[in-house]
Formats: sequence, C-alpha cells, structure tokens
Amino acid sequence: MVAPLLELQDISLSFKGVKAISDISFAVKQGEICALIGPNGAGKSSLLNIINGVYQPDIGYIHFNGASHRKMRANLAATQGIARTFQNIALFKSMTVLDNVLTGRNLQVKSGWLEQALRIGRAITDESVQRRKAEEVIDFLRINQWRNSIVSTLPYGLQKRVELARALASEPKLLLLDEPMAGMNSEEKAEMSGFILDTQREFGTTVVLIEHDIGVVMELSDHVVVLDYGKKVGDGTPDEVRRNPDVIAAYLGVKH
Ligand SMILES: Nc1ncnc2c1ncn2[C@@H]1O[C@H](COP(=O)(O)OP(=O)(O)OP(=O)(O)O)[C@@H](O)[C@H]1O
Repeated sequence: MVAPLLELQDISLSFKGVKAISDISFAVKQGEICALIGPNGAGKSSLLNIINGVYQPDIGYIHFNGASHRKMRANLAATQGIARTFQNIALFKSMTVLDNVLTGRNLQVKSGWLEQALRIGRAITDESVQRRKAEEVIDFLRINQWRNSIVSTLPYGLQKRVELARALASEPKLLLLDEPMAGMNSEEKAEMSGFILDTQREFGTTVVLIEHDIGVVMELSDHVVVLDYGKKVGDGTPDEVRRNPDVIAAYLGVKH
C-alpha cells in the first residue's frame, strides 16, 4: 500500500461569503498522476491554490509529506517541494528559455547575495551546479534548440513546455499543473502527456493536474477527482469515475 504524499481533509473555502469549495477530502498517493476535473467554476484552480498556499482554506487540513498544515503558505509549499504551472503561462517573457529555467533553481542556491555579487566562495560552485541542473531539465524536455531563445518569440505549446521545465528544475516532490494542455492541438497534447508520464517514471514525481480534455485525462491519470459546484462528486480510477452516474450527470455530458 503506497502512502499518500498529499491529503486534503475537509477543506472549505469561500470568497466574500460565497462558497467556492465545500468540505473536500481526498488523498494523492506518492508517485501517482491525479487529475482534477469538473465544469468551469467547479473550484479546481482554487484547490490548487490551497495546496500551494496561495489561498488559505476557511477550515480543513493539508497533510503533505508527513506534516499537517492548517494553512499552507506559498513559501513553505515551495521549500517543501511543491511546484506549479499556471493556466495563463507565467514566465519571464523577455528572458531566454535557459534563464527562465534557472529561476526554477532559486531555492537550491546556497550562496548569499554578497558571494554572488562578488562571484566568490560558494557562488562559484553554485552557479555551475544550478546551470548543470537547468541544462539537464532542458535536455529532458527536448527544448535544447531553443535554450537561448527569448520566451515571447516561441509558439504557445513550447512556452507551456518551458513552464514545465522551470517547475521541474526545482526538483519537486509534487507538481501542480493547471491546464498544461490548454490551447494545444491533439499532436501537442500527446507530446505534453508523454512528457508528464516521463516525469513520473523518471523522477517518481507526484502530479496533480487540471485538464478539460476527458480523453487525455482518462489516458494519462492513475486517479481522477471530480468537482462540481465546489463539491466532490467522484474520486477513483479513470474507469470507476467513467462509470459513476453522478459524474456523468455533473460533467461528462457537459460540453466545454
Ligand atoms: N480570487 C477570487 N475571488 C472571488 N471569487 C473567486 C476567486 N477565485 C475563484 N473564485 C470563484 O470560485 C469559484 C471556483 O473558481 P475556480 O477558478 O477555482 O474554478 P475552476 O474549476 O478552476 O474553473 P475553470 O475551469 O474555469 O478554471 C468560481 O465561482 C469563481 O468565480
């Protein structure tokens, strides 16, 4: 039995008295790919924001990697190994691919600002270690040929891959992906799915992702959690969820 890496317990969240998430509990096992699905406004992004400490739930607990948190904080989530990509790509668009990926290594930097400014002490080894790690991720996601390109000049699908690279550069235990395949054609979606699976296999990374394309979700995920109006209406393997009448009623019949 694989222990959960992440467990949400009785999580509720409201915005100005309006409930966005109601009493949600589920567990994500170490090393699995878990998809959060549900209609627009179901609470999926809010839940990711709770996991990585951008939003604090009104009630409930977040258990992560053996520690329990009444509220997660964004900096704590990052130092504990939770990385995130966004629905609207959040890269430094005027910087190169390599420099963007290097920002994913910031938390691993050991030297202080003075050492870095003067390029002395730990700063010298630090820089080469961070650069090597960034280059490894760039190789892994096969974006080598664009490593010196300015991000804004790249097509959308590639920018999505660079954002994944930056998240992976932090060597996360848990990777949160908010619609990693949004706006992609089927070929690009298959490629991105392949990279997510490779990440799971190669590094054992646990993944929680939001995706609207049910075909992709069913192929890619080990576990699917279904939300509707802030409530959990399904939780199981892709096959279990596919057969769940509540899920069919809430989601699978709804066209996005
Ligand atoms: N910062 C906020 N302030 C006020 N209301 C918010 C905020 N963030 C989310 N909401 C509301 O909470 C509910 C859930 O939104 P959320 O973005 O989490 O849904 P979602 O399932 O991710 O939707 P989508 O698939 O469209 O991205 C919605 O009613 C939304 O309007």
